[in-house]
Amino acid sequence: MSEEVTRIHVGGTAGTDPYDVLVGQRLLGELPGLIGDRAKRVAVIHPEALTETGEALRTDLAEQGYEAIAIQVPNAEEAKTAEVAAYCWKALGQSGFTRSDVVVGVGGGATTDLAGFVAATWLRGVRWVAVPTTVLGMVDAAVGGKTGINTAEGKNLVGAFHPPAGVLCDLAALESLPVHDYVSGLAEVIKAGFIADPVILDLIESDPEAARTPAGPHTAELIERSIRVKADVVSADLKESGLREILNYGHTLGHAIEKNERYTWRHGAAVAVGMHFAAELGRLAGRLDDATADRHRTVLEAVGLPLHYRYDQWPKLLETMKVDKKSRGDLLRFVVLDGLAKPTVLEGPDPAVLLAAYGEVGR
Ligand SMILES: NC(=O)c1ccc[n+]([C@@H]2O[C@H](COP(=O)([O-])OP(=O)(O)OC[C@H]3O[C@@H](n4cnc5c(N)ncnc54)[C@H](O)[C@@H]3O)[C@@H](O)[C@H]2O)c1
Ligand SMILES: O=C(O)C(=O)C[C@@H](O)[C@H](O)[C@H](O)COP(=O)(O)O
Ligand SMILES: [Zn+2]
Repeated sequence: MSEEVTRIHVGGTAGTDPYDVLVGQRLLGELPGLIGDRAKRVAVIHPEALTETGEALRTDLAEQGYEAIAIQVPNAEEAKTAEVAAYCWKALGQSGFTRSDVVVGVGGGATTDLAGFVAATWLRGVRWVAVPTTVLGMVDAAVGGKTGINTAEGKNLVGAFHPPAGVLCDLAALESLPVHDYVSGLAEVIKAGFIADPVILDLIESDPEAARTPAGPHTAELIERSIRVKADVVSADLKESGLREILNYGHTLGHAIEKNERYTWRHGAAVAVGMHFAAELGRLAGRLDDATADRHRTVLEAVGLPLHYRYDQWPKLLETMKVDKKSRGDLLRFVVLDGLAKPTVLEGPDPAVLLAAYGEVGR
């Protein structure tokens, strides 16, 4: 066992197995234990940016006796397509991958979403392990079993709930992450602060500049606190029948912006704008106090996340939001706050209130 490893438990619900999220340094020694001795083959799915890491992992696993293949996929959202999933299926088919074999997804949230989806769909579901290498991947994407790909019509429209067998968050991986990507992940950290754990906000506000780098004094605590928020929620409601919707705070508008930008924006940046919108919506709907709504602007801005998007795009964004996964029939539904750490769902808001909230966001 590696030193100073934090282990966060995710309970098994809906007939799935429980698993742990490990946070620390040099955790890859844990991988064979998670892969298990029933597996003969392992497929390491990694993005182009992590070619060396993917190859090193493949070599390690081969040395341990597995038939290991590396499957390189494009960086970021370009990997979350049906074509790339089909490319991975082909690689699994050609290597004779069976139900006892294991997929390892190494990379950011886009890669682990894809790798988990490939694992969920291959032979109707094989075991997979997530090795997230971005802040966002560690605190959110790799935990909770939502896997999937995008289509031209919308974000994550095709997918499956398929929890990993384990999640290894090696904090050393964050050192090579470009600052733009590091900061994008802070949007989900800040989300966890607003919906459940305000200490996260206090820690970031105490030194926002330091929060932007892996060398900051609170890095491990911010990551662990955010993972605990996610782990608690998905342990109670894996399949999003209720509580899990709170994790979608800021995502209704965020996903519409991502689609409008043809998935060229980082997810975290879009979610930051979406949280600003959700805060204004909560305020204008009479739910959220001014101070908490204003705090969204100050904390997001302090770490360098965007608050605004194009005003003239509102009609298109509204159309996309109508088919958000939280919508039911013609009923638009948004996660808003009744107060700090008091998330709730606002159903069918008055269109004038929606437009007024966007009036604060649009430029
Ligand atoms: N499944 C979920 O519950 C869930 C939760 C939140 C977000 N997501 C998804 O996660 C995705 C966003 O993830 P992300 O922010 O990690 O972005 P990303 O996966 O697109 O990664 C950003 C970039 O960093 C590169 N990269 C990754 N790790 C690196 C490292 N250590 N060093 C250098 N470069 C590295 C990637 O190749 C990519 O180019 C979105 O698709 C979003 O929908 C899923
Ligand atoms: O885990 C969840 O549930 C979330 O909503 C977390 C989000 O941060 C994440 O972006 C998720 O992929 C969004 O899911 P979707 O169902 O709205 O596509
Ligand atoms: Zn998200």
